[in-house]
Parts: sequence; structure tokens; C-alpha cells
Amino acid sequence: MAAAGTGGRGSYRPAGRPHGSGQQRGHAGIQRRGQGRERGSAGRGAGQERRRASSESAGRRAQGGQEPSNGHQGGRRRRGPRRTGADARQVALEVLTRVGRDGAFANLALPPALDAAGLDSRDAALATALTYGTLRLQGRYDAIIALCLDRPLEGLDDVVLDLLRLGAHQLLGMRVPGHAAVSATVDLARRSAGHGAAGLVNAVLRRISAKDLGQWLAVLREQAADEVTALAQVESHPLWVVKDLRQALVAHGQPAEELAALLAADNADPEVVLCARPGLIAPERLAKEARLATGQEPTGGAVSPCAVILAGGDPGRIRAVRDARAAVEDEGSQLVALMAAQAPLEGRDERWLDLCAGPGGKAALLGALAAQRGAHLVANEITAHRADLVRSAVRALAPEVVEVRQDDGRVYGEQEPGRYDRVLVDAPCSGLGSLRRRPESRWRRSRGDVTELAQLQRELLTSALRAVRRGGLVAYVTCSPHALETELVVRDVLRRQEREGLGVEVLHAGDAATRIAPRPPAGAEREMLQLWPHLDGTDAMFCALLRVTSRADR
Ligand SMILES: C[S@@+](CC[C@H](N)C(=O)[O-])C[C@H]1O[C@@H](n2cnc3c(N)ncnc32)[C@H](O)[C@@H]1O
Repeated sequence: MAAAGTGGRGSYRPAGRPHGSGQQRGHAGIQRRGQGRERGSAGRGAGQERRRASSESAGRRAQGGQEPSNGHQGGRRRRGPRRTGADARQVALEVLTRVGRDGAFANLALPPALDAAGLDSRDAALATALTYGTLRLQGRYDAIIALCLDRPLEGLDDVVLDLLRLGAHQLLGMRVPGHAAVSATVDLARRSAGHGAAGLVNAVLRRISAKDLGQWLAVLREQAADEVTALAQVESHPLWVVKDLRQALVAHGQPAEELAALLAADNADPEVVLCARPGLIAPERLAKEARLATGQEPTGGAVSPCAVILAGGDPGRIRAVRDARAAVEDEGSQLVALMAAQAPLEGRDERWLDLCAGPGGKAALLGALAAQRGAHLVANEITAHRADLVRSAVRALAPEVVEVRQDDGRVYGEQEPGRYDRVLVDAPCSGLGSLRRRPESRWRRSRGDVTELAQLQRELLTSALRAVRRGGLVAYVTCSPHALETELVVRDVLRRQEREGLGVEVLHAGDAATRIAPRPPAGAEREMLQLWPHLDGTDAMFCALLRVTSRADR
């Protein structure tokens, strides 16, 4: 369903197969996402196709016909007696409250809430669509709700505001009939906030239901002070994020006019993307297991040869995922890990380091490749909990292949100078490139986080460059396209390190990506690679490949 669908039945090219060999064998019989897409402009078509597919699937899900494409609830079996949609709304409200009041993460708070409510798969799908959609689009809904209130929005009780957002999402973001959306939400308001609140919710939702989404968006555009404010409201992003993403597009060579498409892509449900870990399971085999376990028809990846993509379904039902031969992992993350492992270096290629490894998706992919190539990976993570997640992620690999350590990555340059052949720095970052996966995160970040993280990123990259030997390779990666966290960090660190006698060659990451990716990413002509959700269908991952050519001290 989510395949770009411009080609016929595609084939699956296994990892490491030379790109453009023209020998694509069809043994898996799964269609590749973005089939027939050309570099650059046509990629836009693929992104648009996916967005359309996503909004169509959201509509179907709203009717309870399908689980959400983030998928973790899909196929949920009924536990106990069949409940009604009222429970789904109740669960969504509970999770919104936990996210807003306790700082919970929706993807962690929702599964136990669904389990506790014992919803069947249809209502679990409704609760999930309600929760994720409401969180993502709350900026848009708040702007509309404010126009329907005769008092300031800020004065509302949190629970009343969440009820109004939930109601607005049913009316404007899902195909729930107007009267059902209003009456179900008013009932919920009565039960959870009392009669007074129910009256207010009723009045506001009736005003909202007087216009459809297109009409409301036209009102927002008309009333906004300027174009950027209008985009922030219509596409539901904080104003500073809109401004900084615009700057990011331009900094990475994309036209500023793509901003609206980028923001819209952040609001789409991401598909369930699986990574078949090389040597542990072939993508074709994973596709077969996924099809059997979820009933969904998988497609191959557009930018990662290890990717198997499902429009929905619960990945926890797939045996290979349960035993860590495969995992849920964004295609962009897969691609940059493959680039880190495959970029050319000179000489020995045995000692690999993943400096910031938690929760371990890339470490497991690197570990699988290390096992095939006789290398050893040190997977380092500063926090104990996330180091445990790394241990779990690599559990399918032989214990001697990956050593998990819990250290501050900043000490490696001093403590093990020149020891490693390859180092991945997947730096802690603002996460502005993965907003579609973390529906609440856009509302939690501030510009201050970006500047604070940029300092840590510099220190980690500096440590990595010192920990790698002459001729060795450092891949610097973020899941943010923000200019301050990407090229500026790299250029700044290289300038300083050169002053201290370190010679570094910047390898062409776009070419490296093209050698690996089934379809070249949209920005593949650039030296430092920036992926984009609206162009590549991935998170907005950044990757710079740096080869150390000389070291003054060692
Ligand atoms: C972007 S995440 C890495 C994602 C990971 N590579 C994966 O693919 O699953 C960044 C990680 O760096 C860790 N981190 C933060 N500061 C660190 C430091 N000083 N040294 C090492 N790790 C650090 C964070 O706890 C977080 O788990």
C-alpha cells in the first residue's frame, strides 16, 4: 500500500550488492519502495506518494479498519470482553495526560495503557491514531480552538484542553462523523472532568465542526501575521522549529520552498521499517516472516538494502524481531550505519567503535557486519539503562564480536588514542529529524537544547578523531538536519584539529550512500549527506565521513 508504486513487481538486492549492476534478482518478489524513482526531483514524487498513502491509511484507521503504521499495536488480540470506542478515547486521554503532565513518551506510555484497557485490535488502532495524531497536530488544533473560545486558551484546565484537542482531531484529522466525534468526546468530558467541562467541550466542538479542515486552514493562513507563523500553525510545529528547519534546508542545498513539504512529512504516520541484520537473516527471509506474521505485504527499502517495510502491523509478532536478528529501524539510520561500515579506509579494518551506541540499532547492524568481516566492535553508551538496551540489541551476535561498555565517549580520545580503525559518532542531538516518530518531541525541545548539544557533539567528534588511527575513518551522524548540529560541528572541529596537527580528508558521503542505496538519496550530490523525510521517506539523518590522513602526535 505504501509503495511508491511507479514500477512493476520489484526485486530485492541484498546488502553489499554493487549498485547499478543491473542484476536485480527477483527472488524475494517484494516491491521496492520508490521503484523507478530517479535521483533528486523524482524523489519528491515518492515522498508525496507516501504522504498520500499515509493519510489514506489514517482515514481507514479512523474507521477502525487498520492499525496505525507505527504499528506497535497492530494485530493485538482481544483480551477479555469486547469494549467500545469510548474506551479507546479514554485510553487516548489518559496517555495525553501522562505525556503532558508527567513528561511521558507516548510510544512508551501507550502500549501498557492499551493492555490495561484490554482493547481489541480495532479499538487499539483507534486509540493509537487518536493519541499520535492529537499529539502531532496539537499546534494546529490549539490555533483553531483558540478561535472558538471566548477566553484565553492558556486559562483552560489541562484535561479540558486535551479533550478539545482529541475532539478536534476526530473532527478534522480523522473520518469520524461529526456528531459521533462531538457526542463521544462530550461523554468522555463528563466522566473525566464533570458537567461544566462537558458543556464547554460541547460548545467549542460544535463551533469547530461548523467548518471542515480546508476551511479552518484557510482561516489560519489568513489570520497569521506572516507566512512562517501560518506554516507553524497549519503544519503544527513550534515557530522556532519552522525557522530552523527552513535554515537547515538552505544550509544543505535544498530550496526553502520545500519547507511546507518537510513539515507535512513530519505529520505523516511513519511506516514500520525493519532492518534485516546481515548474516543473521536475509531481507527476503524477513519479508516472508513479516508477511506471515502480520498479513501485510512488505516492500523493499528505497535507501537501505537491508530494509523491509510494512504499512502497519505489530513487529513484535515477527520471530526474527523477537530474537534480534532483525529490528525496527528507520531506513536512514540503516543507511548511515552501512556507510560507516563500508566507507573506504587504508590498512587494517578490525577495530570498530560505536561511541554513542544506545539503544543499539546501529550497533547491532555494525556488529552483524563486523562478524562477517572478522572485526570487533566496542559499543559504548554513557547511561546504564541504554547500555542494557545495547546488550539486548546485540544478543543474536556471538559474544566475542561486540563488547558493550558504559563510558563517557569523550574519554576515548585521551584513553585510547589512535586505537580504532572505524568510529561511528551517532551524536546525541535535538532529534529534529525524527519528529514523525516521536509525536510529542517537537513540543519539548527548545533552541537552547540545540546550542547546548552542539558543544557535546564537538567534544564527542574530537574524541573520535583522536581515537582513530592514521588512515582510519570517523562517521559523524545526527538524526537532526539542524545546521548547528551538522556541518557546522564538523567544519568547526576539523578547523581546530587541523591547528593541532590532525589531517582529515572529507570523503564524499553522497557517493558513499549512492554505492549502497538501492536508489540514490535526493541530496547525494553533496559531500556531506543529508536525508529528508519529504524526499527520501527517511528520518532526516546527517552523515559526514572523515578519514584521518595524518596525526602530529602518534
Ligand atoms: C542518537 S543516540 C544514539 C542512537 C544509537 N546509535 C542507535 O542507533 O540506537 C545518542 C546516544 O548517545 C548517548 N550519549 C550522550 N552523551 C554521551 C557521551 N558523553 N558519551 C557516550 N554516549 C553519550 C545517549 O545516551 C544516547 O543513547
